[in-house]
Amino acid sequence: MSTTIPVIVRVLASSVSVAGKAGKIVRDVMSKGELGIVEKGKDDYQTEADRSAQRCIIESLSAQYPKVNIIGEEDNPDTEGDISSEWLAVDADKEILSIECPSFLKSVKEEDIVIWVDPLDGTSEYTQGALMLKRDPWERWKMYLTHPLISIKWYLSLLQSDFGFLEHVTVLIGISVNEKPVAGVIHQPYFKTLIDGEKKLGRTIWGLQEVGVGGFTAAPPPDSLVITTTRSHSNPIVEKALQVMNASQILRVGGAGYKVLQLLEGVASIYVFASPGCKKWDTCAPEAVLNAAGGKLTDILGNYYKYGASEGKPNKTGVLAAVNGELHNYALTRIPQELKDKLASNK
Ligand SMILES: Nc1ncnc2c1ncn2[C@@H]1O[C@H](COP(=O)(O)O)[C@@H](O)[C@H]1OP(=O)(O)O
Ligand SMILES: [Mg+2]
Ligand SMILES: [Mg+2]
Ligand SMILES: [Mg+2]
Repeated sequence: MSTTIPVIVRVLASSVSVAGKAGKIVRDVMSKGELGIVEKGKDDYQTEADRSAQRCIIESLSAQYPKVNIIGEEDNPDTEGDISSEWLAVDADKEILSIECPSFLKSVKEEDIVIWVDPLDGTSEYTQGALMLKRDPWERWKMYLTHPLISIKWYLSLLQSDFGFLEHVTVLIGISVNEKPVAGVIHQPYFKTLIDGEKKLGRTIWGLQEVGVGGFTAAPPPDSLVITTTRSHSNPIVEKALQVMNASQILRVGGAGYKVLQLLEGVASIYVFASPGCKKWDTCAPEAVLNAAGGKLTDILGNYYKYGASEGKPNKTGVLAAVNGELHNYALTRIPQELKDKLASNK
């Protein structure tokens, strides 16, 4: 690979390739049907797909960029032994390699880069999606009875949906320089497209500051105010922040990556989550892609998160994102000071 291509562009091109590979791992674990669910904390789970996809991403990127600081969500991905060579991605997306690098990023060195990896965003929705792949109703019912995460209400709604909540699942790779997210990849393993009548699963969305976004068709925000928010981590403060928005519709979906995709595709205009819970790997890639598309992501107080390697991992003061600065400001001014103070006291 030519070394005349700036390192930030090469890292983005490699991240686009490896995200696709990680997405395949996520689908393969699901098809095998053994999710290997581990409980990390309250409403906080990990599966074999989270562990394997993280190994694939981190080992592939660190083999190519040994000086880049890479931080992944999962603490103990099974690090015993060599990973399958099938999982090592050393290629780079050709289209990205041909991008003209913005001048302020041309001289960035490997050691200036911090990458935040969420190998599977929307784990809750992923484990619930597993039910949809059980074709036999009795098998499905048995799985529901032993499933730690599904209430009867969600079981019934799952049965009525086409693909469960698997579309909410994303693989996130966020690339930061000087504490700011400058590039990012959001891969959606279960996005369905028909190409010449043939079904294809998976798509990869990317963004680079001052260059723009790719991998999807951008659309303007909806005419009325549509808010997107959590479906699995709500609480009374989260609900209060939604009530004050005066929205015409509230969409409750999984994952930070998927919610930002909804903003980019004109499904929703603001993403509100007035609670701790998300971490740096949840927001780094979505923030980078949203920024590159002209949007804005901050905490509920309107402050940007910092993505340096020594920063604390939790996003203690929530998430507020919008397709443009005007809508972001609208949401920010509607949130009562009392609620902002409550979240700030988590700091
Ligand atoms: N209370 C929480 N505990 C663990 N992870 C959380 C929590 N709240 C949010 N997250 C992470 O942020 C993502 C977006 O939140 P939500 O879907 O609730 O809007 C979740 O998919 C999850 O990422 P992950 O699935 O990677 O663990
Ligand atoms: Mg998690
Ligand atoms: Mg996540
Ligand atoms: Mg995750």
